[in-house]
Amino acid sequence: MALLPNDHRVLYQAFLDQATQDASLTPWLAKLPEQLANGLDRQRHGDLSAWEKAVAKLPPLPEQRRVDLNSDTLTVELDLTDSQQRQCFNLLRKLAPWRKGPFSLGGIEIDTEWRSDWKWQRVSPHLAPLKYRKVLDVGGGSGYHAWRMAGAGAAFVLVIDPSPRFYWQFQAVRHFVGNADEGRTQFLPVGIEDVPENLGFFDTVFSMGVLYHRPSPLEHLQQLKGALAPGGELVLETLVVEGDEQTVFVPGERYAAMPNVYFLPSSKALCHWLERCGFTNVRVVDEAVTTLDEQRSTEWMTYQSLADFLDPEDRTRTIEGYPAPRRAVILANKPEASVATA
Ligand SMILES: Nc1ncnc2c1ncn2[C@@H]1O[C@H](C[S@+](CC[C@H]([NH3+])C(=O)[O-])CC(=O)[O-])[C@@H](O)[C@H]1O
Repeated sequence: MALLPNDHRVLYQAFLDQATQDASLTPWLAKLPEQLANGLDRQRHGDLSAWEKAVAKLPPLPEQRRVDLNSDTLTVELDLTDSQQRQCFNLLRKLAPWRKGPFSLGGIEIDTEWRSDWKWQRVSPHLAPLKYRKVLDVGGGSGYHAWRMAGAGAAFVLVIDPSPRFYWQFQAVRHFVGNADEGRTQFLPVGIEDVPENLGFFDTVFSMGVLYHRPSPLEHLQQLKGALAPGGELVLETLVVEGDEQTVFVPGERYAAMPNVYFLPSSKALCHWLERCGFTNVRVVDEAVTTLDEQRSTEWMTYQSLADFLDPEDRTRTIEGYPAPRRAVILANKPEASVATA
């Protein structure tokens, strides 16, 4: 603790306040200071101090506000003067591209690249109720889904995502949300590899949009299982292909222009993997092709998006000639008494 710079100390303390009573977190707490120092290392992340400054410059906001974490557009209503609103708009723009949302913050409408609310609509009806649960959102992006989880009554929601831009987007939204969630939503700028093995702490673990980026998908599933408490629920959302239990597709250097895409199983194959990893009660609750309305360029994400990554002559193919993005949502449980697996 003594070596922590001030801002890391605040982060660490927030985490500690929520979770310190549970001995299963002790191995993580010991490593956390160093992980945070790496995650927010100004030398390594070029734009980090610009993002940090933008968030620090957001003006103090009136206490009186109406926060709705349960609406599709995550909304904070408050009275801002025109000049305050302009100032906030310009500072929030400095954190662009905004990929995951949408948000409405003091009348500023952040129309993000993704309609993340649509994913939430596909996922949320199937979940074990989040009320009072401790939740981990692995690769949670800007934190949009985490706020929705807090809105659904979770006791503690932890986002881990190594992207410092997403970390500062989360802190910007936190500035508007204030204490409306009673501090139940937290973000650590670390990756899944930084979570100590077999924590056995979280009641629900989400991994959405992450598995296909992992070169060792079974190891990822084991890591997620290790983070879950016995009986806990895994929510896995990832790119899939059509096919049977043995179908797995590994693209070349790029898939829909994305680098670092490795394994795209069929949803049946993914269920098989989950069972091999010792999960029970494995079930596919949704499978759908991603539409051009769900992922698109906006004023807040002006770069190319899905429409540019599909074959203009045949929208069922990517520009590389592969099947267009299709995503499945799969739920599974960690057994009450954990079964040893290979
Ligand atoms: N090692 C890692 N550990 C954890 N996260 C990582 C790692 N590497 C990258 N990420 C993060 O994983 C996220 C994947 S996006 C899904 C966002 C959200 N969940 C969504 O479902 O919309 C993909 C998509 O757009 O589908 C990014 O935020 C990365 O920074």
